[in-house]
Amino acid sequence: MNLLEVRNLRVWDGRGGSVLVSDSSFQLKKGSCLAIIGESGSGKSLTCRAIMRLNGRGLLQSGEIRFKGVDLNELDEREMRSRRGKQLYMILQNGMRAFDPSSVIGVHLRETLARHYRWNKNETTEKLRQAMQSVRLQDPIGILNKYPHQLSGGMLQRVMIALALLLEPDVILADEPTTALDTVSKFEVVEQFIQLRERTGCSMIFVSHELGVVRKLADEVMVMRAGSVIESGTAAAIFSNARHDYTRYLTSSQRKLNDRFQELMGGAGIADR
Ligand SMILES: Nc1ncnc2c1ncn2[C@@H]1O[C@H](COP(=O)(O)OP(=O)(O)OP(=O)(O)O)[C@@H](O)[C@H]1O
Repeated sequence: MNLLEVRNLRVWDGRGGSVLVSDSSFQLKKGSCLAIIGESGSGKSLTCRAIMRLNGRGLLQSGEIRFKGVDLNELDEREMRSRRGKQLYMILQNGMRAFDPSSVIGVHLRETLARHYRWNKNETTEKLRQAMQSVRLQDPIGILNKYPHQLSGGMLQRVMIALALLLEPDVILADEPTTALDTVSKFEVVEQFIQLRERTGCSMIFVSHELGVVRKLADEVMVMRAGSVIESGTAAAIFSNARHDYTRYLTSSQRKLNDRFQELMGGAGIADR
C-alpha cells in the first residue's frame, strides 16, 4: 500500500521562472525506504522539502502530494504545521541547522514533544532519557543541557533519531544525514536508522550521495538528474540491472568509493542479498 503518492511535482523559482523539479512522480510504500540518488543539484533536497512544504518563499510548487488521502499541496500552513514532526519528520544533513543555536538541546526537544503529547516535565525527561540511551548517547541529561555547538555531528544526528523514536512519525525524510560525518559516526548513525525503522515501522525517504549507505538501507531507489526522475526501481534492480546509462555511471563510479564503507558495515547491502 502506498503511504505517499507524489504526482507531477513541479518546483520553480517564482522570481526567475526557472523550473528546478519538473513533473516528478513517485510513491512511497508503507514501511518501505525509498532512496533518492543523483548528482549535486539534481533536485533531491527540493523534492524532500516540497513534500514537507518547507521550500523558501521564492520557490513555488504544483502537482499532487497525497499523504493519507489528503493532498498536502492543498493544505494551509497551520494544517501543514500540525503534520510536521508527528507525521512527517525531517532529518537534515547538518544537525546544527535543526536546532536553535541560542538554546540548549533540551529546550527544542521538550517544545517539540509538548506540541504532540501531554507529558509532564518529569515524564518528558524520562522518555527523552530512555530514547537517547537507546541510540547509545551517553549521559542524556548532560546532553539536554548542552548547546548544539557543544555536540558532534554524529551526536546531533542521534539526538534527532531519538526524537523520532518518541514521535513515531509515519514518514521520515532524511536529507544526506550521514554526509557530514566521519566514517565511524556514519556507521553508527546508519545502524540507528536501521533500528529506527525496525522499532517504529516508519516509512523513509533517504537522500544520499553515498551508495554504500543506500545499499544498506533502501528497498527502492529513485534516480534524479537535472530536476527529473530518470529511473526508479527496487534497490537490487538499480544496483545490478539499471536500464539507464546515467544510473549505471552513477552506481559504478561510486562503487569503488564505497568498498571501504561496505567493509566497515560488515559486507552485504540490499542489492547483494
Ligand atoms: N531557494 C532556491 N532558489 C533558487 N534555486 C534553488 C533554490 N534552492 C535550490 N535551488 C537550485 O535547485 C537545484 C536543485 O537543488 P537541490 O538542493 O534540490 O539539489 P540536490 O540534488 O539536493 O543537490 P545536493 O546533492 O548538492 O544537495 C539546484 O540547481 C539549486 O541551485
